[in-house]
Amino acid sequence: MSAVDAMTNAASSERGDVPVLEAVHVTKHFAVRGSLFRRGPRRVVHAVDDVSLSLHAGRIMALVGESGSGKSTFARLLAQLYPLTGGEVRYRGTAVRVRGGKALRAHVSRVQLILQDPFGSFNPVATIARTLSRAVRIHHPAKTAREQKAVIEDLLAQVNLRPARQFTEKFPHELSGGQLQRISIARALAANPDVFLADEPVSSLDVSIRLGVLNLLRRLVEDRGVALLYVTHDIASARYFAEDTTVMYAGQLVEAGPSEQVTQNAAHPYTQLLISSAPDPSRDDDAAPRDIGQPPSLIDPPAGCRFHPRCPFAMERCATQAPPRFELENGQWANCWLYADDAEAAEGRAENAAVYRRTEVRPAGRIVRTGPANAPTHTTRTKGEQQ
Ligand SMILES: Nc1ncnc2c1ncn2[C@@H]1O[C@H](COP(=O)(O)OP(=O)(O)OP(=O)(O)O)[C@@H](O)[C@H]1O
Repeated sequence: MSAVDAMTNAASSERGDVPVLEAVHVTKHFAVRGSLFRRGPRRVVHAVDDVSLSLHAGRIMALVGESGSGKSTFARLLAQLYPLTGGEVRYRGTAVRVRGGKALRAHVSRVQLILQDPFGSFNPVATIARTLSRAVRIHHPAKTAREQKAVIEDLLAQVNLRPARQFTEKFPHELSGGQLQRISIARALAANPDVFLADEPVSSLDVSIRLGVLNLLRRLVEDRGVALLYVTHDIASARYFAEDTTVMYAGQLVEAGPSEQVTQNAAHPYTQLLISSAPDPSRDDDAAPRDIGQPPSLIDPPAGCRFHPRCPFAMERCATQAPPRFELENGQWANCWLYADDAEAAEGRAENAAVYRRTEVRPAGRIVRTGPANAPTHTTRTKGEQQ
């Protein structure tokens, strides 16, 4: 058993439960189009590299990162929509190997994906009743037509769309984005899943209705005990919505821990950058957007720490050696050489603490600066292995 597996298992047994869904060293490389006929080595996009993460019943885990960091690909790997290049997905401790047919149907009914754009995930010429009946027929084939109708009414009630008849005969374009996202959640509920993978579930919605949809998801997690992966680029929403937050950069995880800890005392310079660049209407300098640099090419990612070309605190080793996982306080960890136990790293940490202004992350992306950081305390042990 690797050190990461040992830590994951230790965390689970501390909580006294086996994860409902687990990624263990999951990797996905996409072949670059045309590279089949090129001379030289086959080129691939390193969309997800060696990612391990656990989802637990009744808990929300946020997966945060910039566009292109691999979040959606990772969610789809958990849903088994793509074959893995490496690693394993486990459902209640057992490896899932799905190649279509019955096994895929079983996995899909346990693990439901909710997508960002509800309009894109509905047949525009089918009424809501028709779309929902299809889902109900698949997952409740033994029920009579009358029973299936009752299931549809119950599903709509669960997502607060009452009375059902106001919605069932409508077409997708006749509903608002928020109503349609609720219906896509109802459709996912038809399968009676254990896990929701919500990929940016509110980012295409009006700011005013986002909170309602997030509250609905939270209630479903609490009432039904499902595990939820909340994929988002909005780190501010992670603090209020998710118990735990994991940060992804260029296909790899860089930091994780309780959301309060990760958002209020970010350890990795990338997480700090995400927080500093979150929109803040009260900040004067928001008028002139800062240049925060670009994520690297995932075809040829940087050696060492993938963030080092953008990192103001990069040391020499960051360009050549991938940082291991360093355990910090309160369940937080970071893959960053700043937390190594040596004089150069201590100097880097002191500089980071002086430069990085501690932030108060507020809902709806509001960030309030509250003064210099207390750099996260580091422990001298390196747990886990290189990512
Ligand atoms: N089917 C595919 N074939 C080739 N490359 C892909 C494929 N899907 C994703 N990628 C690449 O994988 C990388 C990660 O993409 P992904 O969509 O997972 O990131 P993301 O963090 O979800 O971004 P966004 O928030 O914009 O959706 C990107 O470089 C993307 O171009």
